[in-house]
This record gives sequence, C-alpha cells and structure tokens, in this order.
Amino acid sequence: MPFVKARKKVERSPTASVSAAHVFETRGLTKTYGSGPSAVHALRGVDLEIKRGELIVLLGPSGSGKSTLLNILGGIDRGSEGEAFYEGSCLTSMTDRQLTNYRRHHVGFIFQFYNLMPSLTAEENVSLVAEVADDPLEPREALSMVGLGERAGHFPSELSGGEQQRVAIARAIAKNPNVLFCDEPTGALDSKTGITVLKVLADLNERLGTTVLIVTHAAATAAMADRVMHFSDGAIREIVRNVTKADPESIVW
Ligand SMILES: Nc1ncnc2c1ncn2[C@@H]1O[C@H](COP(=O)(O)OP(=O)(O)OP(=O)(O)O)[C@@H](O)[C@H]1O
Repeated sequence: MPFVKARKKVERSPTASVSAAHVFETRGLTKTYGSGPSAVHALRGVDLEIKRGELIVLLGPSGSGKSTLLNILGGIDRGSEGEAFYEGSCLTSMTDRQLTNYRRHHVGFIFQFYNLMPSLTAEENVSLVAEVADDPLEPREALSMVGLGERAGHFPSELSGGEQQRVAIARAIAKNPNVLFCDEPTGALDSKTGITVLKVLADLNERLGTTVLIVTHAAATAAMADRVMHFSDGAIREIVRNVTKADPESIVW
C-alpha cells in the first residue's frame, strides 16, 4: 500500500475557486508573448484536468507550448487569459506573494541542467531548499530515496551526470511537494542514466503519491505515464491514457 502524503493547504486566492476534485484544472488558458504582428501565441486556449497522484507526460514539437504550460502551473509564469487552478485555488489571480508561497511550499522543479552549487556537498545542496519549506524531509532521507544516501558528503564534481540529476531530484522532493514539475529531466543524460532518473520519478509517484508532470522530447517516456498529453501549436491535440504504466527499465529507447 503506497504511503500517500497529507495535502498541504494552499493559501486561497481571493477570487473564484472551483471544486478541488483535481490537483490542476485549466480553462481557456492562453499565453501570448509580445503584441501586434510579432506576438507569439505560446498557448491558445488549453483546457485540462489533472488528478492527484497522476504521472503525466507532455510531448510535442519544439515551441509547441509544453514548458510554458509547466511554468504557469508551477507559478513561475502567468497566463495571459483564461484560468488555471491548483487544488481549487486560482493561480492566475494570485498576488506575487501568494505565488511565491505556492512555489515554496507546494511544488518542486527539476530541469535539464541540475543547477547544483559546486562548492556545496550533495547534502548541503539539498539542505538549502529544505530550509525554506514548512514540512521538509531530512536531506539525508531525500538523498536515500534517490539512492544516494552514501554519497551525501560528495561534491557535484565528484558525481556523474545522472547522480547530479538525482541530487537535484532529492533537492526538489526534500520540500515534500505535492507536485513535481520536470522539464527535460533526462535531456542531458545518456539513455541508460536517463532510465535510472525516470525510475526515481516513477518510484516517487508510486510511493509518495506525488503528482508528476514530465516535459520531454523522448517519446518512449510516454509508456511510463498514466496519461500522455500531445501538444502542437500551443494546444493539446490528443490525450492518451495508458492502460498499464510501463516500468521505465522496460522501455525500449
Ligand atoms: N519569454 C518569451 N518571450 C517570447 N516568446 C517566448 C518566450 N518564452 C517562450 N516563447 C515562445 O513560446 C512558444 C512556446 O515555447 P515553449 O518553451 O513553451 O515550447 P516547448 O514546447 O516547451 O518547446 P521545447 O520543446 O523546444 O522546449 C515558442 O514559440 C517560444 O519561442
């Protein structure tokens, strides 16, 4: 029986809220950069619903809007029109302070480049983030969860690319977030190391019930998802539900 975390309460935005049946919901979400003839329509009216504990993979060509959606759901960016809800609270109308709180206490980010501090050990890198969270995991516990408990005292330069990415994952999960946003988490890794990293993400999703969203160009990753959202030209063209989730190790790359 997987251990499912108690959900933390998000600070309510003063405006509309929907029922919190889903961890995320968007309605007619658009994002336009610039204006006039040079405007870029990164999102053209996205409607989606994501349930708690789902593992979602977002696929699509370069420039189709995947990272833009991830950044808006993660509170890094704001939509132009439409609405995005987290646990029933409207992200699109939160103040900057509320969005900062949301990012700090509810979400973890993993990017292609690990952005570890080179002068700090793995444990110190994880501690930095855990210090600002309100219900953090012990840094060593987070490192153990990604299989690096024995490497806590090592510096990034002493770790392989895959190990550094696992430290970055430990740093993200040490906040004990409800949602993990992963933007090309295996983009800088060879396929074997990438599979190790994907396995860690699948394991966290399974064991902690953390909702995981993965943006990737590696189409084979789709097999490990509950649902796959296919993007094209700023819109979701198709959503495919997998009957069974594949173990990342069984995926043929
Ligand atoms: N800050 C910005 N200013 C102007 N245009 C932007 C900005 N950020 C993104 N865009 C544009 O928005 C569109 C969607 O970008 P986005 O990064 O979401 O695509 P993506 O599907 O994640 O692409 P990739 O797979 O290459 O990362 C692209 O045309 C991009 O150039």
